[in-house]
Amino acid sequence: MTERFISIEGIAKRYPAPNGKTTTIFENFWLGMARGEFSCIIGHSGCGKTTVLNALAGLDTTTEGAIIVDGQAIEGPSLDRAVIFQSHALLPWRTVLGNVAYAVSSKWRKWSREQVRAHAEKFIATVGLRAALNKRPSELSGGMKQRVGIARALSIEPKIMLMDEPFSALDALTRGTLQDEVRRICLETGQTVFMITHDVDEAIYLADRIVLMTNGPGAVIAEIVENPLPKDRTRIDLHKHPHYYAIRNHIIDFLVTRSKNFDATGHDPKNPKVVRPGAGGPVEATPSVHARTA
Ligand SMILES: Nc1ncnc2c1ncn2[C@@H]1O[C@H](COP(=O)(O)OP(=O)(O)OP(=O)(O)O)[C@@H](O)[C@H]1O
Repeated sequence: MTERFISIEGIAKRYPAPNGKTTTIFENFWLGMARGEFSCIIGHSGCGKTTVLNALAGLDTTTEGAIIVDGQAIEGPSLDRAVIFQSHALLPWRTVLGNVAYAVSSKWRKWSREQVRAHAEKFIATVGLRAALNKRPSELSGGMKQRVGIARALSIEPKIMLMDEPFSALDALTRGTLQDEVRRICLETGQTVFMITHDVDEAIYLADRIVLMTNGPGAVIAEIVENPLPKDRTRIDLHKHPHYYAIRNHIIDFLVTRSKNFDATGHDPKNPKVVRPGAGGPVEATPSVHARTA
């Protein structure tokens, strides 16, 4: 059995509501992830995806439950977990090199200037920005800024990469190129990734597993979809794969109907159904590292 690297254990988020009541955004949220796995989470606006991601980042707390990463409970932000947001959050007065070097020197405080620079330059080159090394954010396009954000996140060699709709503000061409780069880099480095997206094709291209969340309030993980497409898939050929329409239709059907009218009969939040859609119809997958045994 593969090692369980991330373990989200029964987390809930509740806020005080008028008249002394409580609003439950989501509850009983259990999820395991293996090292090197790329998971996407999909669900309608407001179901709590960003809240879960922020809790994983240590930027937000949960009302119940715990999150364990590599054997340790999360108690706050850490350079072991890098976050890439939709907006770039770059330091405007620093160059591309300066932005990435700042992150590198925060992680490795004893490194010399030369060591920091060499390390930062390596990751800037990885995202194809070597020529823009000395440019400031105001001189960069949206796609270039997002590349800097990705280089900065990768440069601290995090155990987990957390991405909140990282490509949604980009034009289609840039989005496609960056999806290719992120996929290549994550495969090459064995990066563990948890990503929020509203784009079904993006999820099918990038993710090993796609977590489907019901609508809030009171959202739950309805189902986990295992991606039946081969690891060596390409963005251009995605739609030619025999299982592509099966997985796509399965997710869209969930978003259009089942996310609203989820039938919780027999649903076990600790062991949500794992489904592997295919040309012959969806098949329930065998329990793996992700299934709870307790
Ligand atoms: N401080 C707060 N007080 C009350 N409710 C809040 C607070 N912060 C967030 N919420 C609610 O929590 C819910 C979940 O928010 P979250 O941003 O996690 O959703 P999301 O699924 O990521 O949505 P989107 O896809 O639109 O980004 C929303 O309904 C939001 O209104």
